[in-house]
Amino acid sequence: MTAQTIKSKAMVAWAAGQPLKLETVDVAPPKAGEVRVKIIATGVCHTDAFTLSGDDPEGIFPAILGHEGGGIVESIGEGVTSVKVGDHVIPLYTPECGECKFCKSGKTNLCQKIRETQGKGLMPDGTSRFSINGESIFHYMGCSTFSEYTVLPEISLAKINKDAPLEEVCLLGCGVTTGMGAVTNTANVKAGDTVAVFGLGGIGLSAIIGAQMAKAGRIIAIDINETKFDLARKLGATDCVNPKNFDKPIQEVIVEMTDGGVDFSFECVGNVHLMRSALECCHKGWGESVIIGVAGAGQEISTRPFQLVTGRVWKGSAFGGVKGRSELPEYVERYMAGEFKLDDFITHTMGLEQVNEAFDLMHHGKSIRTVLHMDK
Ligand SMILES: NC(=O)c1ccc[n+]([C@@H]2O[C@H](COP(=O)([O-])OP(=O)(O)OC[C@H]3O[C@@H](n4cnc5c(N)ncnc54)[C@H](O)[C@@H]3O)[C@@H](O)[C@H]2O)c1
Ligand SMILES: [Zn+2]
Ligand SMILES: [Zn+2]
Repeated sequence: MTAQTIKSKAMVAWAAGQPLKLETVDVAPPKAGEVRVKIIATGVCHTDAFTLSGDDPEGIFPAILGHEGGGIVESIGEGVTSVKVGDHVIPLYTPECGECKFCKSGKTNLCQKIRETQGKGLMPDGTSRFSINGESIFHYMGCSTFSEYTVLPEISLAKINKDAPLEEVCLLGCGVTTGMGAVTNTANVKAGDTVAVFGLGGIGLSAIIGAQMAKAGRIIAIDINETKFDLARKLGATDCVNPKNFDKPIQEVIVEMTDGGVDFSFECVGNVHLMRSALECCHKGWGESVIIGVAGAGQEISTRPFQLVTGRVWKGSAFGGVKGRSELPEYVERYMAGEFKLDDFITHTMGLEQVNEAFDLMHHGKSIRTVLHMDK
């Protein structure tokens, strides 16, 4: 039987800076190479808030935001072979086609196959599957998980173990994988290394888990909100530092604390001044700083070139360098095997309709991750 258009509740972002609004959206059936997914749960990431704020150059409205989901395949389009109805999946904002120059390089997870249309809020054929009374609504990051039903290209789905609780492993769709992957893939932290993590939201705390699993010797957690320190310590931070408690730049404080600087630092905030601090707290000769945070449109980073001449390295990481289809299912297995926990991150659970509350909690520093359950 061919799939029909279905009605779906969704929280729609009509314009930048406006609260999301509950709507009933028409979700068209998946076209060739596409899959319609029933979302079970979705995390709320700072990147959603960033796009909603209007600071994101790629932010297009009206759109259905959300990119940290877990769901079940509801129907498949023509030619889809890698997933079937009933499979459990995690949507990927970084797809993996396996055939583009980027995928074939073996050097990056940044598949470019559908980059152009995804950036425009459209499916690969240049159209949207979402509409309200015939008016088209844009997709977001190729995922749009703030909707009961969504449509994704087949190459944007990681098929995962059906036993994994989607209400928890949805966090592997962005935050947790991003932080852990940046530590293990992008930086390759080794036993005994000294690590500094700037910003203790979902991303930074996941970087701490990654550093702890890599057996880093010292893990310095930095945030201006000290309520984050307890969890940071629980996850493995050895030192917690609030830059506001010092009357000198935080990089100087860390260089002094570590006899010359850290082996690796991670910027998990999206603040260009902090990115500089993160670079400059690295050890001369070998220290590497990884930028994970997303800065506002038009902002630039700066440092004295001598910082790099003398051996510090500046890098960046998207989705932790993880190739979604071939590597993400393994993260789910590692979670299932008890290698790391996700419930520590989930400070709040609520229904989809309450997503604006979830943004408020995030902006007030009261949540790590809120997970929205579609059936709540
Ligand atoms: N590169 C990627 O693939 C990727 C993926 C997901 C998120 N991100 C980005 O990562 C960043 C963090 O996301 P999140 O969901 O963890 O956000 P979050 O809002 O939950 O956490 C940010 C933390 O930074 C702290 N902070 C703010 N200003 C600070 C300062 N000046 N010094 C120290 N700490 C400060 C806040 O108190 C908070 O604890 C965002 O910019 C987000 O867009 C990047
Ligand atoms: Zn995210
Ligand atoms: Zn590709």
